[in-house]
Amino acid sequence: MIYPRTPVNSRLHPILREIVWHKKQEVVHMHQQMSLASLQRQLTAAPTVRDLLTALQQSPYRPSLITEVQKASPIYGIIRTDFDPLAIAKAYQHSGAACISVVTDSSFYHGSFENLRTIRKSLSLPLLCKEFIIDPCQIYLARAAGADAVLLIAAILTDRELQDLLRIIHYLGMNALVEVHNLTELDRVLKLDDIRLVGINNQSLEDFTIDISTTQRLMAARRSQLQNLGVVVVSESGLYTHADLALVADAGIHAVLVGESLIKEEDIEQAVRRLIKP
Ligand SMILES: O=C(O)c1ccccc1NCC(=O)[C@H](O)[C@H](O)COP(=O)(O)O
Repeated sequence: MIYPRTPVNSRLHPILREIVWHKKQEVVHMHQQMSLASLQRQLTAAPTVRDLLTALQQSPYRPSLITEVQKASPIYGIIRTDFDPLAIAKAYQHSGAACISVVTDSSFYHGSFENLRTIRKSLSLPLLCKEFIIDPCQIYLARAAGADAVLLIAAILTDRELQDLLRIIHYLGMNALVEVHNLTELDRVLKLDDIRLVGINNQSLEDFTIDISTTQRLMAARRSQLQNLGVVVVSESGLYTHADLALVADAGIHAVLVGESLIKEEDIEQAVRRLIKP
């Protein structure tokens, strides 16, 4: 049975609505190809889950760093032509990243679950599967490929869907990075049971503009509530320099997620060190 869901918010950018529409077709196809039971069976052979939340909390750097393996995006096009996902992930691990985010969407971001599997085989850091999750079968697929955490995007899921998917993720021993873009979404997410890790994405899903003051605004409004609940907060997108990291750290976040600015660099290890050390 396909997971029930409501229509996608019409204020979202047409590209995002197209991505979600496409994702629904992928999920339908996946359900035709394999049963949930067979996917669940694959989990028995999956590598043990690594604790992404603890890795973020125990990193020697503040904010701790999630780096992203991403070849392309619908906005930037191809970010790096000589894209070697494993070499990039190794450079991240050697230079101080606490965790690695691997984009798996193939149609719009040129990612793959194969990249996730390959990176998992060679690296010890916890891995986040960066995907447009709308159905439990994608979570099982991510876990089978070695993911330790998955992204849930509040803008494309109802409260009920968020809660159900979160329960499945926690049941599997994984973490969920629950991503919000505005205060309305943050308030929805703060009402979920057992919310542990929240991402504030500085890139609007309505027009794709980036504004890192989004993190500052949302933290100013809900910092004490987030603290009281013990939620770990990640600031995502549009972070380029150590000064940018210091700005969002001052707002009270624990970690940052950085992609494009590092992927583009000739010497990725050096770029990571520049970013995390003053
Ligand atoms: O967050 C999403 O909506 C998303 C889901 C799946 C693949 C990519 C996605 N968005 C891209 C990003 O959010 C950024 O790549 C990430 O936050 C890093 O930002 P940047 O450093 O600006 O590349």
